[in-house]
Parts: sequence; C-alpha cells; structure tokens
Amino acid sequence: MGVLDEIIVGVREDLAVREASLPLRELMDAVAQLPPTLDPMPRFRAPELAVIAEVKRSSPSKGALAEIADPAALASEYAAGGAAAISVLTERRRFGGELADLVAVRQSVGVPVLRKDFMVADYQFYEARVAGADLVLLIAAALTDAELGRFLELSRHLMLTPLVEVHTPEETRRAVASGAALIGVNNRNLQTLDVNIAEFEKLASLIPADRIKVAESGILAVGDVERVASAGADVILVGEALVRSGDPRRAVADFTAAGTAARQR
Ligand SMILES: O=P(O)(O)OC[C@@H](O)[C@@H](O)c1c[nH]c2ccccc12
Repeated sequence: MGVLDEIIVGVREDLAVREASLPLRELMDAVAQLPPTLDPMPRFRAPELAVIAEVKRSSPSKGALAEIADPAALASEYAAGGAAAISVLTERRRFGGELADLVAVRQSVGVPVLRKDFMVADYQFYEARVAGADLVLLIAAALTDAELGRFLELSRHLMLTPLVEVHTPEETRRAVASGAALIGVNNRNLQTLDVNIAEFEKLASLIPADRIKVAESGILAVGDVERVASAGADVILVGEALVRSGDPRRAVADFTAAGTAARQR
C-alpha cells in the first residue's frame, strides 16, 4: 500500500467518529443558514501570479515543519502579504491539522480559504462548507471518475470551488475531461512522496488554456516560483517554504512579485 492509501484508511476512521457525533442531517440543516462563499477565480485569472499560502504543521515526507500555535495569526500574515487564498490542512494524523484550524482562519481573513484534506465522502464537503471553506481539494489519484464527477457536482451544489489535483498524464486527462476549471499539478507523488518541480512543466502543456493552472508542492525558493510561472502557472500552492520562512508576510509578497515578473517576460 502506498502512502496515499494509508492516509485514506486513517481519514475514513476519523471521519466515522465525527459522523457518529454530528450526523450529516444536522450539517445539511446548518448549510441552509450560511452566507455565500467567496469566489477565488477572479483573482486566479488576474495577470499577477496568485499564491495560495498553506497552514501546514507537518507532513509525511518531512515530519514536523513548524509549531503554528495560532493558525489565524499566520493566515493574517499571509493575507497581509497578498495571498490570493489560504489553504488549511485539516488532516490530523499525518499533517497535524484539524477542522478547527480552518474555522479560526476563516474568522481572521477576508480571502478565500481552501480545505486541504483527503476528500472521500459527501460528509466532508458539508463539513467543509459549515466550517467556512470556499474551496476544496479533489485528488484525482484517490477518486474514480464516478466519484470525481459526483464530488464536482456536490461542490457546485454547496458553492465550493473544487481544485482537482493531478500527478500523471492520465490523471490530467481525467481532470480535463471532468470539466474542472481549476487544475493543480502536484509536484509530489503522494504514493512515494518524491518531489520534482519538473512535473508541473511536463503536465501543464496537457491542460487547455481555458483552465486555471496551479503548481503545487516543492516550491521552496524564488527560482522555483520563476520556473513554474514561466511554464504557465497562474497560481502556486506553497506550504513548507512559507511556514519555515520566519517572515511569512514577506515571503508571500516576494513569491507573488517574482512570479508576476516571470509571467510578464
Ligand atoms: O509544503 P509544500 O511542498 O510547499 O506543498 C504544499 C502543498 O502543495 C502540499 O501540502 C500538498 C499538495 N497536495 C496535497 C494533498 C494532500 C496533502 C498535502 C498536499
């Protein structure tokens, strides 16, 4: 079993516990009372490179990355640096996150918030919406075509913007065929955890011009930002480099400026 499959086993166990204490029916009732979500697409379509800045405590590949006692404070710094959106990892066992982090972040920033998790059941989408998410991640490698189609539909129904993540040519083809407007190339293979930012360069050419392209993972320095921006990234998703930077506001601003300049060359 690869790392992705192992993570999903744990995700399903944790999900069963939450579902037993808060039934889906109650989440569905709560959804009806919510204000509309924020639409990230206008900013993602702007000429400036967009940075999705991630709140990430640890990862299966690197272990502990940063303490992050106050995710809301970190997110405020990201927003002040010009982040187009904030990603919050809510997976507990391997990434040290929880849904409460997303609730706190939502209350502290005015930009769209992505629930970054392993979405495998309807329940998680209702949960994301009630917690205040505007976007959700759909990992093509973890979903059948039928599931992908169903979750895209459910996202639309809940006014959540889906980010469909791919890592192979075949997954890219599936994501394009699904009609997803926002497609992310994960430079990290989630089964082996190998990272190579050349993955974005390879797969970006398979994504039609009418979709928004996101480069995810392994973007550690300004040179990496320039490289993926030159290869056509509209958006970058960055965790490690920002949580370890010491000055997250500045780091987001620097990446945005470098990527924007590279796009204009
Ligand atoms: O910390 P990095 O290398 O900048 O990566 C951020 C983000 O791309 C990564 O956390 C990620 C991308 N896709 C995922 C799917 C699940 C968990 C995590 C991820």
